[in-house]
Amino acid sequence: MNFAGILAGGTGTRMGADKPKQFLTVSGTPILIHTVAKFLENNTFDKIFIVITGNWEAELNELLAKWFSAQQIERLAVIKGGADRNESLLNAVAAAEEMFGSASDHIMVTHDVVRPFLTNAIIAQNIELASEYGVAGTALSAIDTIGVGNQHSIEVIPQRETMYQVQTPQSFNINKFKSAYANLSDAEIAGLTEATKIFILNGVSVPIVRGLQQNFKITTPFDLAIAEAFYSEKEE
Ligand SMILES: C[C@](O)(CO)[C@H](O)COP(=O)(O)O
Repeated sequence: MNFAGILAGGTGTRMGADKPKQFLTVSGTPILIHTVAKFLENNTFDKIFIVITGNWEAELNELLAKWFSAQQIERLAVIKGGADRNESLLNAVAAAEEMFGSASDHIMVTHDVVRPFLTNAIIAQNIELASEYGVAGTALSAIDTIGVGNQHSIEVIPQRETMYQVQTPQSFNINKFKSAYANLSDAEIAGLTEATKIFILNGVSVPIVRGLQQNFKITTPFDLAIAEAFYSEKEE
């Protein structure tokens, strides 16, 4: 079975708004609704889990009821996130197994709720590669040259051809994810900012699904303006 885990628990500090950025509106529609709609378009998902934290569950449910039909809402499950991204991922996996039991071929496609411009092709390739290799990650070849350094100076300029900007979806076989996660030390878990490193730390290479510039993460007021411009261009 295929599941989606939409991570909607961010607090949005870098946006500086009075509510988490996923609740902000772009082109008249909340960002989280744009993203959930993209997943609902895709009939491959047996359940789409929306992972929410804080006191935002009631507002989320209200929005879902306003924007989607009862039939669409039946394909969704709102679940509580954990203290951080890792715990939220684990909660999505646990919810899928609680509802549908465990199986060797369950795939979970995880996605940042604030990347509403993903495409069906990216989702399809994630499922295809994760089914074949156990894991898949969406990534964009670095456009800028990337420097590595400390707070004061850049110490290394790696070859740009080897650099990627990591995006989501990130997808995995649920059983393989659980085994890989169980092998990590507390320090490794604390250093995670995304899901595919869980496999990399276990010595597994992550097949790449080619990302798109448009699949950017709406994080700052500047990103919000770009997203607005992108939608108005599409509507013209
Ligand atoms: C997973 C991710 O989108 C890859 O770029 C990113 O690490 C998420 O970061 P956030 O701070 O949780 O938005």
